[in-house]
Amino acid sequence: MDSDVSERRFLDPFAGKAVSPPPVWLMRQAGRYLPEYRQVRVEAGSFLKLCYTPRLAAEVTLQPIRRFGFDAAILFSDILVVPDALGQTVRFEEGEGPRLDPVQTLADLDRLALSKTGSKFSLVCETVERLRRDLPQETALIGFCGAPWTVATYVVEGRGSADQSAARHWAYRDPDGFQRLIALLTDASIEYLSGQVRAGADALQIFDSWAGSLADDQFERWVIGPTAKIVREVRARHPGVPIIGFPRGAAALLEGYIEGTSVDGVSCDTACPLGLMQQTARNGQVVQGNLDPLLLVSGGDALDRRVDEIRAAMKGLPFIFNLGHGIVPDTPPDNVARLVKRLRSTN
Ligand SMILES: Cc1c2[nH]c(c1CCC(=O)O)Cc1[nH]c(c(CCC(=O)O)c1C)Cc1[nH]c(c(CCC(=O)O)c1C)Cc1[nH]c(c(C)c1CCC(=O)O)C2
Repeated sequence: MDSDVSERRFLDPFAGKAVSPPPVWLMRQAGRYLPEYRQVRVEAGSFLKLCYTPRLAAEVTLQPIRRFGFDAAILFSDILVVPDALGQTVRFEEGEGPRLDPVQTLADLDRLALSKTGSKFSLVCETVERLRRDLPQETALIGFCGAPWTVATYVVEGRGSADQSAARHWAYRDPDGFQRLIALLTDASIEYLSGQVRAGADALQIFDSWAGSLADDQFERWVIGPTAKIVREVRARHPGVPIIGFPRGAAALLEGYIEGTSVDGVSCDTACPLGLMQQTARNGQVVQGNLDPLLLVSGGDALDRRVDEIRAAMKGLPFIFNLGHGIVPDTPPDNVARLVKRLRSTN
């Protein structure tokens, strides 16, 4: 692992240092809005092939760093690599999103196994190793996984859904059976994240994109519990590596999430009020967020104004500038350049 991490300003907020201007990276900063990504994507053939080809996955991770000079790169992979590695069939249909053979019974679940994950996880770790070698010294590298609850919604439903009802039903109907699925995803995520840190990741993010669809008692059991376990186990193996949680849509439960999981930072979604972000950061928590990805599509003066507003609200606090959710494909790359320039234009 690289020893000289001191010059990576992305890590400063986690060491209690206020940084001005704040460090910046954007969720989905690698992806289809970049023509050079689309070219590599065609070369790879399938999306999962891209994730499992270290040379190409590293290349698309580096593309936004070359263009925009973000303070952190995020490993190019996907949250659905975990069920794929466990033995579930996962496909990405062009323009339709992910398709998985749904796991809906204990017999389906028994076909998945932690013992199968080795070869695919090691390809992702090889990408991380390459990246730590090829990234600029000052750029931090973020590894990631999906939170067990969010990954489970895809595993059970077999695709993205509006209300995550298949997973929510299973959790009510047969909590013990559903717990087995969550436990398997939790254990796999611990292995996956630990491997990424061993390979050179400087920080980790746990994406819980569907955290907001659960009743509060269910949130406690399926979001907080498993996330707390991942944080505990990864931290025991790799003390000092910051872990950021992204419980999207759960601003009302943010305090309980932070306390219950003991994450080092929280990524706030677009609907999270700036006042709550300030309050959270004043309590010493690192906060990340939360520009609306659609404002990055429309751009112009309105983009500048909102960038200034978020930055001013979080000034002097442990803050990392980001979006409230991922970049969308029709984002003009020039608007991303404009955002970074605006953010860095003054101290
Ligand atoms: C829910 C989720 C997924 N994947 C992810 C989440 C959590 C964050 C979120 O809520 O957006 C996370 C993810 N997916 C991807 C990354 C790579 C790193 C980065 O942020 O730059 C990360 C961190 C690449 C990707 N993952 C995917 C793409 C686009 C596919 C392509 O290039 O063909 C990329 C760049 C595909 C994907 N992957 C997933 C879906 C639903 C889709 C289809 C939707 C879409 O097409 O945008 C599952």
